[in-house]
Amino acid sequence: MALKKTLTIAGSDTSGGAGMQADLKTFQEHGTYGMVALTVVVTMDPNGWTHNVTPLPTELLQKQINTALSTGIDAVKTGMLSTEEIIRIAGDAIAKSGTTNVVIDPVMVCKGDDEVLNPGNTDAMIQHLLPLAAVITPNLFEAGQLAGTGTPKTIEDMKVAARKINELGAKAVVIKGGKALATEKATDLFFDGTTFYLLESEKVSSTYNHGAGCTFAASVTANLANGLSIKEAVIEAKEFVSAAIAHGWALNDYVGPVMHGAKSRFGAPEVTVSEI
Ligand SMILES: Nc1ncnc2c1ncn2[C@@H]1O[C@H](COP(=O)(O)OP(=O)(O)O)[C@@H](O)[C@H]1O
Ligand SMILES: Cc1ncc(COP(=O)(O)O)c(C=O)c1O
Ligand SMILES: [Mg+2]
Repeated sequence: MALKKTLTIAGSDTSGGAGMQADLKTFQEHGTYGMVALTVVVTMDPNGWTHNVTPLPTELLQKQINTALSTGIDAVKTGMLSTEEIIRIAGDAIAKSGTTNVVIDPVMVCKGDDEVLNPGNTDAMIQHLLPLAAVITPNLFEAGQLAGTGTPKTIEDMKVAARKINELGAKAVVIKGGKALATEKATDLFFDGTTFYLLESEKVSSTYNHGAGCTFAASVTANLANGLSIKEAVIEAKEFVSAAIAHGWALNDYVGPVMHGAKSRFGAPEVTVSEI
C-alpha cells in the first residue's frame, strides 16, 4: 500500500520533543510516510539546558533535499532554518517540489530560550517562504515579527497581524495564542484569507508543552497530504496537539515534551471553532 509522502525541512532537537523528531512522530501518527532534510542540530547543555544550534553544511542540506524531492512528495513543512542561506535553499526546494501543500512554521525562538535565532531571518522568510505557504503557523512573537506590528496581545491585534501576513503571500494563517495569550482557553486565530475563526481548547496549566508548535504544524502538513481541506487540517491539528499537551510529561528536570501519540491512545480534548 502506498503512503502519502511528507517531508520536513527542519532541525534536530536532540531531546526528541520538537524539531524533526516531533515532525516524524506526528507524520507517523497520521499514517503518512515521513522524510527529513536536516538543517541544524540542536544540543543542550546537561547542566542548565541552554540550547546550542549547529548548522549543517548547506551542500549536505541540498543533497538531502534532492534525495527527498526525487521521490515525489505530497506535502512539505519547514521548521528551524537558522540562516538566510538555509531559508533561501528551502524556498527554492519548495518551489521545485511540485506540491502546493506547503506548511511554514516560522521558528524564531525555542521555548525556554529567549535568544532569537537571527533577526535577519525574518526578511528572508518574507521573501522566500511566505509566498509559497498554504498555511503559516507563527506563535505570537513570530507573528509580530513577520507582520511588523510587535507581539499581538489581544485577538484584535492577532487579526491585524494575520491579515498583514496573508497580504505578504501566505494563503492561510494560524496565529497560536497558546499559553501566552491572556484568555481563559488556549486560543488560536485561523484566517483563511476571507474569514477569521477562533480555535479554542482547554488551557493546560503544566509547562510540559515543548514541541507543541512543531507537532501542530506537522499535523497540518500530514492532513493536507491526506487530502483534507486547509480548514479541516487545522482543526484536526488543534485536536492532535491539545491531546499531546494534555499528556505532556517531564523528560528531566529541565524540559517537558508533549506526548505526540496521545490522541490515538487517549482521544482528544474538545476543540471549539467559531467564526469571528
Ligand atoms: N498550555 C497549553 N494548553 C493548551 N494548549 C496549548 C498550551 N500551550 C500551547 N498550546 C497550543 O499548542 C499549539 C502550539 O502553540 P505554541 O505552544 O504557542 O507554539 P510554539 O511551540 O511554536 O511556541 C497551539 O495550538 C496552542 O494553542
Ligand atoms: C530543532 C528545533 N526546531 C524547532 C523548535 C521549536 O519548538 P516548539 O515546537 O516548542 O516551538 C525547537 C525547540 O527546541 C528545536 O530544537
Ligand atoms: Mg514554534
